[in-house]
Amino acid sequence: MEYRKVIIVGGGVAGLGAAKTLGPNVNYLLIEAQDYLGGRILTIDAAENVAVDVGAQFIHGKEKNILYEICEQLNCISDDSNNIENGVLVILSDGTELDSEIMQKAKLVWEDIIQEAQAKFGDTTIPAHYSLADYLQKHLKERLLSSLSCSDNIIDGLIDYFSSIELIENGCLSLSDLSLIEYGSFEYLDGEDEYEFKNGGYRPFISYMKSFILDDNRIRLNSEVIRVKYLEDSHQLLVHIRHHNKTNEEEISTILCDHMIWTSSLGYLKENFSSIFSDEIQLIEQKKNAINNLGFDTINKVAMVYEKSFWPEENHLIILLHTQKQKLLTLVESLKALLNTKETDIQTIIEAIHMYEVLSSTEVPVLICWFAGPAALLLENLSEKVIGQICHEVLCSYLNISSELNQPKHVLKSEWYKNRFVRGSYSYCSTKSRTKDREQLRIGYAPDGIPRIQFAGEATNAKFYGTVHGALESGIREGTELLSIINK
Ligand SMILES: Cc1cc2nc3c(=O)[nH]c(=O)nc-3n(C[C@H](O)[C@H](O)[C@H](O)COP(=O)(O)OP(=O)(O)OC[C@H]3O[C@@H](n4cnc5c(N)ncnc54)[C@H](O)[C@@H]3O)c2cc1C
Repeated sequence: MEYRKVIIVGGGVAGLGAAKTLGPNVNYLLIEAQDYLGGRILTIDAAENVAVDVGAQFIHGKEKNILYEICEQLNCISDDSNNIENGVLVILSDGTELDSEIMQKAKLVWEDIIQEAQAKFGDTTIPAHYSLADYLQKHLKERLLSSLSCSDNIIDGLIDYFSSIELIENGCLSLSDLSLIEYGSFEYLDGEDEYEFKNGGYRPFISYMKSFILDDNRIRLNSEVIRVKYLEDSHQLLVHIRHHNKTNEEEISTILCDHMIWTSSLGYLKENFSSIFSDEIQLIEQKKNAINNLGFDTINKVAMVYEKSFWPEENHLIILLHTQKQKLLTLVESLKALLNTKETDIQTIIEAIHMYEVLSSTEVPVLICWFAGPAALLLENLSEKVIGQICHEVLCSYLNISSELNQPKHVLKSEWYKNRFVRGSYSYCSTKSRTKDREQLRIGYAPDGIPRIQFAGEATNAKFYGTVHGALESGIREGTELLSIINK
């Protein structure tokens, strides 16, 4: 039977970080269920010279950010990143522009409230079930009303917009799922909040990480680890692998190893953990609460590639505030006739459209819409043509220009929930979870006193969960620990 000292499960950034750390002298095999390396980092060519990151897109923070350091060396970070605050256009339902001063003030109010919510981290006087939504409901509207002199409709539109950004940032289905006490557990690194990439997106970073795996025999793609059993006699792990080949035929193989670093997403663990480790009752007991309690839902993106831009040149972000219910209803009516799609689906999607981001990394005009909440799941069942058309028509209607002249040339959408090796976007602290759940998820399984199965991946990082740098750090962390065990 094939033998390896170490098996790394998952070729996302955590798995690649672990492989780089173990280095060429350790006999490891990296097993990846899909046909590419990168996992939730996936760069797709939407058109010629247009690379779109359908998963992770930004680098969050600079100081002490190992991801930033690598990408800076690779010279793949865009110089425009610092301009992220400029060129924002905010349009209301009647097509008028919101005064930028009002938007600035609203943003300051929002940021203050968010900081106050973050400061509640660990406050044991707050009931455990209290969510960010509870906190916002109590404070946000009142504070916006007292700081801004504008109509109730605009205030409601602003609340909708800020809430949707928060849903996207946290990857949760509803802000009622987001724990208030744990909300401040995520640590922001100094520097800009979001650094963008040059054209090519995350691709150079993934190539760089892969370059440390010198030998292709150390990577097995299209191979899913389906069962792991600890053998008491030999202190080894018996690993069952299902290989998917192009003809859709399945083949099962087994490998023995001494150690394993497991890096799959929390979404995958929620669905498969108890069957993969069904022989390891102790391990299941150790982790089942953490896996159940931590949150993992879906966000998705739609990218639209155009022949030429039709939005104001100087704007890189167009925000829509849905200030008139009637406008939404009219849009739903006209799209229903055009698209032959369920009215309620169209409405859910339109209500979730709050911004169009101009992709700065390419000369070709590309708009990106981010979706969270129920709309993110719903769009996975719509065709690219339909979802692209909805996004396009809504923008044209708000800009008050003809939608026919400037149809998108290509539309691309992500489907992170349908991907059964991921099942969502990234982890968050739900009202059922506590920070210690991440520690519980991380802790290694040591049936003979020596850690045999270690756990990495973004969800195991208590400070930087939900990010690429958090995932990378977790892989390096487990790789380093394993090296010290092997070298003892
Ligand atoms: C839409 C979206 C936008 C995002 N935006 C950002 C952003 O702008 N900035 C940021 O920092 N982060 C962002 N993230 C989060 C970031 O992408 C993730 O935190 C990070 O990539 C997770 O890496 P990972 O290695 O932990 O997990 P993954 O990337 O999920 O890697 C795990 C790998 O394991 C494989 N696998 C699973 N089960 C098995 C098995 N049984 N056998 C073999 N292989 C298996 C999977 O196929 C996968 O490739 C975003 C994510 C999404 C989905």
